[in-house]
Amino acid sequence: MTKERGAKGEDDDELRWKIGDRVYALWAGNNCYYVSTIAEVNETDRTVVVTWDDADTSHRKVSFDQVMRPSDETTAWSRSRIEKRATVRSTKQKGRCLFINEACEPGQVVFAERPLLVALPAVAPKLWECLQKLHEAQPLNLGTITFHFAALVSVLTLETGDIDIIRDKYVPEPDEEPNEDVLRILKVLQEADLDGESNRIRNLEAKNFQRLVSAWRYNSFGHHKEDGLVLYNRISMCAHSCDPTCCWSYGDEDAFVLRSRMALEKGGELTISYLQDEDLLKSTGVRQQKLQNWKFTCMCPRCSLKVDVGRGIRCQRCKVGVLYPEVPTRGFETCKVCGSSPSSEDTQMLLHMEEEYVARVDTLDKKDLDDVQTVYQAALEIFERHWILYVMDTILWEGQRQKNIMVAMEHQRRRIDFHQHYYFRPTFILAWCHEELGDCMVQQFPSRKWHLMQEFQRAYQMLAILCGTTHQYTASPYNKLWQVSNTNNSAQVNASAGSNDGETRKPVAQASISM
Ligand SMILES: C[S@@+](CC[C@H](N)C(=O)[O-])C[C@H]1O[C@@H](n2cnc3c(N)ncnc32)[C@H](O)[C@@H]1O
Repeated sequence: MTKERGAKGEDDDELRWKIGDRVYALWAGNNCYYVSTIAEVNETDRTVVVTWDDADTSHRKVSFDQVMRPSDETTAWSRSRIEKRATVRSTKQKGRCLFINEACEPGQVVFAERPLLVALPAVAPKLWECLQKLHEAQPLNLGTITFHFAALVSVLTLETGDIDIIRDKYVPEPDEEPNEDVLRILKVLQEADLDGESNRIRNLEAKNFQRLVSAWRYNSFGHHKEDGLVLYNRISMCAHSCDPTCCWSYGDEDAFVLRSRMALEKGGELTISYLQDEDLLKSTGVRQQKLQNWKFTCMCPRCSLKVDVGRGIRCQRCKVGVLYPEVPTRGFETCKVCGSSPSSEDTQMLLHMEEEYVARVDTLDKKDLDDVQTVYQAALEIFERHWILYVMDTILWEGQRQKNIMVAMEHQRRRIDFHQHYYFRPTFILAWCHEELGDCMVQQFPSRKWHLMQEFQRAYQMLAILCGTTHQYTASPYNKLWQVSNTNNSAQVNASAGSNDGETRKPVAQASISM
């Protein structure tokens, strides 16, 4: 973390601190930045005395170059600033998409957008309760009340201009007739006692309601803390990719902080993943199937690859080579070791066996580790570098972690290998795999300092890209890295230092560590 990144203004070289300024200051106890208030300014020796927010009384004197303004990385940007950064353009295949107006480094904030609306139960509690009762009496077809609730909250709380913005969001069928749930809800709400919440709803036309429900369904995000939804304006123009150019995290007041996951060139497309990280490690077919929720066939670069290298099958002849299926032909590549390729009969048999294993893995009971182990062992006879092995490695890593750490570590290594083979980009999964492996190494091999540092360093670098250096997630491996590099006995490293669990003092950023 350099001074410039979090400091006052990007073109403001000379920092002028004054008493009462809220700042991030470096606490010499662990080299991390914490929130504090300036209590004294000493221009002569260029230091300040700070009051830490948690009232800690140590290391209060901090030099100017170790103080920074709270970062604007987590605060929503103005609309005009976002518009300078990103442009919406219509494309033939994906409709409106988002493009970057200037080059970006990996991890750089592309923009941070405030929500158009956050639809949480507390915004309209009576309405929420009413919909819940209705859903309990007869479940809504969408399986949740959140979309209908959010549509109604939009009508209740937003001005016409903002409602029009929501109506303009992507829906598969803009002229869709109101379905039975929409009609049922409107009927019930006509008679419901909703206090001040009812007037606007009584005038709502069924077709308009349907359109708003669909707009929320296809464009919103689940709230990260509560049972509710959030909708953003610019972000909802972002297309999906199974190799997304961007990643995101939540900032202050539910701001959507969009970061570049890789170096972006001016004019490049901004994409995010509509799928969770773990689904990005599944086969093209499974990803495509999941994306049917948004009713489109993904045309991203990964989905367009002819060979799916996440579905490796061991060559049945030489047992050494790995064969990958060619997606369009449903045949297999030639073995790179013995040069054979399965006959069409064998191909059918292998594909059928694969389908059966996928179904079996889907129904595994995570608690029944013996059964998982048996399926895993049998699958290893047939598959190699296959996503179902990754799924079982994950179950076995989690299940064995408290029981047999050495076995667990082996599964964790296999998870990392597969992730790097199939999808080698920073993801939260990969970062945490490294951090967790580092935690195990601390217990098992505390003297392998180089190895511990490598695991924590990788986790730290990836998380810095994914959610920035001021994020709590990033502070966790950083703290461990700092402790390993500053202690002779790595066994003293506190595995939970800086992590979310139970720590009250949360660092906001870190100083760089020289390796
Ligand atoms: C949240 S909207 C994105 C904005 C939308 N393109 C628009 O014009 O308003 C999601 C829709 O965009 C399209 N889309 C997004 N990513 C796509 C992709 N990778 N391949 C094909 N269509 C995609 C699909 O129609 C999808 O349902």
